[in-house]
Amino acid sequence: MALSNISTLASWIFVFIVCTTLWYRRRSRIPIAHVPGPTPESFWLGNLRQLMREQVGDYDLQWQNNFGMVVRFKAPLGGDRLWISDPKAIQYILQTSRYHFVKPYAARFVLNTATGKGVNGAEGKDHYRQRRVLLPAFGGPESRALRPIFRDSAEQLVQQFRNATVAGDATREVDVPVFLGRAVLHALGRAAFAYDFSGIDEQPDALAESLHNFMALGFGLPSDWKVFLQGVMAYVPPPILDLMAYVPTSGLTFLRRHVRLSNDIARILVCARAGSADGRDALSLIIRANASEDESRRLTDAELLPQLATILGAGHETTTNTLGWILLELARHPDAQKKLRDEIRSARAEAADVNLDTLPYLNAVIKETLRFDTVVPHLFRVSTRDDVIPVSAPISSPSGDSTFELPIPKGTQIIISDVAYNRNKDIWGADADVWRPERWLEQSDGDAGHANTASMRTRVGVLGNLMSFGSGHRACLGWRFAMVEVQEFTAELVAHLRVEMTPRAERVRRENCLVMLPMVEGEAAKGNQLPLRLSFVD
Ligand code: HEM
Repeated sequence: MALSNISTLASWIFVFIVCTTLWYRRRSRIPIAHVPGPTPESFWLGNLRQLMREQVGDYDLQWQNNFGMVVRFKAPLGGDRLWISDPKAIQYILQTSRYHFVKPYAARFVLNTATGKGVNGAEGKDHYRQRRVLLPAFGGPESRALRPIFRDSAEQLVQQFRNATVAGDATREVDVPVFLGRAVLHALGRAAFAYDFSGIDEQPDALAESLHNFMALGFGLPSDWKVFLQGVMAYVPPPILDLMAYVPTSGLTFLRRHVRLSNDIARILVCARAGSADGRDALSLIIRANASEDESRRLTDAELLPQLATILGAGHETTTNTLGWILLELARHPDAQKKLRDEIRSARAEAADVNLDTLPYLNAVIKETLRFDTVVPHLFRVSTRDDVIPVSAPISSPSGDSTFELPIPKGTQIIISDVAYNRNKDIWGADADVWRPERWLEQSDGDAGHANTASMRTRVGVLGNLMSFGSGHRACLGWRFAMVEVQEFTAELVAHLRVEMTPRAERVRRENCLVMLPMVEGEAAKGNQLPLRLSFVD
């Protein structure tokens, strides 16, 4: 059969499967059509384009204001989905129900293709077992022990900035993510794997090269066609999705090469530790934790290697961009920047080795940026059974009564909006839309929430009740590691450098590339950019 006939046949089979699945779902549904929500943009795209293409948070905050914390929106081809920022519902979905709400298969397909079959894409017993082996490597003491590595990488980064600025004027516009990305990779490589992804100031090696702009190239600014495809992937049965992994598109070929490169390095690193994994890096700790006699508590070789790509995928752009947003907020708020610099410098004047956990304003700035600039804006889940979700604020039932429970059918696709939760005025106060670190210093319990009802005080996140690191049995594995790293980098940068806005920085947009990246309006083709003016204060 000619190639064109095969692809026509494949397209028809695809359309048939999607239509049959949609028809079956409509017939067997517990209705959620009564849940209020926005009008779809079109039958083909529903409301999905608004969440994926517009600036992060624009539609989330609009929906939260107009319809509340539980919203029904349309997927491509008219399917109903839920969008949730309600703390009680989030707690139920991510903590109480555990594996009854899983990552949708399409999301796992993307994760497995992008990073290999590591903990991020695993589910159920496999996920539980993998996480149990990995967790001890990312505890509080283990992460704090890595401080000298992060500090050293931060010092090298400052030196890089010094070279970049002194080479021209004393004050120069610098595209910050290029430098931050390399430095964070350098630190991550040494702290997590005792591996040097080439020096910060050297040519990046192949894997470092492939990580540069990974999220922007892979997931940024999708065309309408890509939005449509991502929407209907939810209707495609898993075996057919698995076959798609072999389709030779440029995007998938890039991802496959990336996973191959990282698995090659992982193989070398694991072999090098055979018999003597006594380092303090995360990989050595994982290998030691994986030495259990009981096979049911171990990772297989096929599971161990992809953890490198998983940790790089989960830990690199999230941390790089959190640091980028911190610098942008400090450039926008010079008074806060000065206050932070004063705090760091006076602590350093008193002690050579400052415990950064004890600097209140530094930690307030970091938490406030994690809240205000939520780098992972959405989490994706699907219900594996008919269920009833509890909610904090009453919603209408199909009969029109007010209720605190929302019945949903098995297979309901849900987007949890971390970005809307982190800006909810009922939780964070009337000024939730303002970046104000002081809010964290006004509460004695370490939270900045001004929740006005008991149900809004529901505990969800792992840090300060934020949703920035997710929640429950899939919450960010590396959050303590990330916090130590962000503390060390922020302290070192702010102690030495003044950051100021530039005309191009005023045009920075918050683009949704699964991770929220800064891009300059009109220059999206250049990917992640944050052009700030840097000058030295020492
Ligand atoms: C500021 C930086 C970071 C942010 C904002 C962040 C955020 C998140 C979020 C929101 C999730 C939950 C995803 C979900 O539930 O679907 C997650 C998962 C994860 N993160 Fe992070 N992360 C950061 C840094 C890191 C670092 C540095 C590492 C490793 C060194 C890491 C490793 C992971 C892993 C392995 C998972 C998957 C956990 C699982 O599925 O059980 N993250 N992260």
